[in-house]
Amino acid sequence: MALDDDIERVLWSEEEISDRISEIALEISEDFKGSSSSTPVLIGVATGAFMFLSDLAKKIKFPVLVDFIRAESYGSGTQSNGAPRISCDVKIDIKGKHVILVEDIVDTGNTLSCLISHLKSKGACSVSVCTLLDKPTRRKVEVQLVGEGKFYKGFECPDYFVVGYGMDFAELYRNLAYVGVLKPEMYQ
Ligand SMILES: O=P(O)(O)OC[C@H]1O[C@H](OP(=O)(O)OP(=O)(O)O)[C@H](O)[C@@H]1O
Ligand code: HPA
Ligand SMILES: [Mg+2]
Repeated sequence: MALDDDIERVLWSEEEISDRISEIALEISEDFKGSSSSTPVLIGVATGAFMFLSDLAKKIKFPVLVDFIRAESYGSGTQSNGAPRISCDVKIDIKGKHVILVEDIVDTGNTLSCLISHLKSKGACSVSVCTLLDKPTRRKVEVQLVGEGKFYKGFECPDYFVVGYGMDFAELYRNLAYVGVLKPEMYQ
């Protein structure tokens, strides 16, 4: 059975995502042009951000370090349990470094808040966030950046549980090249 068969509607196509990433990468490249003191670190939030991080990194026009961090709160369902757990930490020493946390989606904000506090406590001199999707209508916790950190976002996401381009439902659909909504029967 084809992966696409379970999708009811495409919200952002592969081409739309790629075009928007080019714009964000340009913005980031401009913003970090002057910060020669240390090489910025892109930290992808595993697993969801793997595809976005990879496409974004290729389009950034300065050297970056790359690492991953893992925080889990959704288990196999569609509701956050509100208490993310850092189950795998960064390998790079980020003390005094500019960090760009790369996310696939910011929903309640619980994951990011937990990660930002953690990276701040490790001595990052700034923490920015770059998320492909932002679902502000669902926010429960305000995202507080560190230092001169900025919030970059690809698209504002309506209040649907979305899949694809890294995002899963019960660990499936991450390998779709676009973002879409599943047929309702798939969520049951
Ligand atoms: O703003 P929040 O409500 O915290 O939700 C956003 C987070 O939830 C998802 O990750 P998840 O914890 O499901 O793990 P995954 O990345 O492995 O899919 C998504 O990738 C974000 O990291
Ligand atoms: O809409 C979503 N889809 C997949 N994972 C998520 N994690 C938070 N929101 C979502
Ligand atoms: Mg995630």
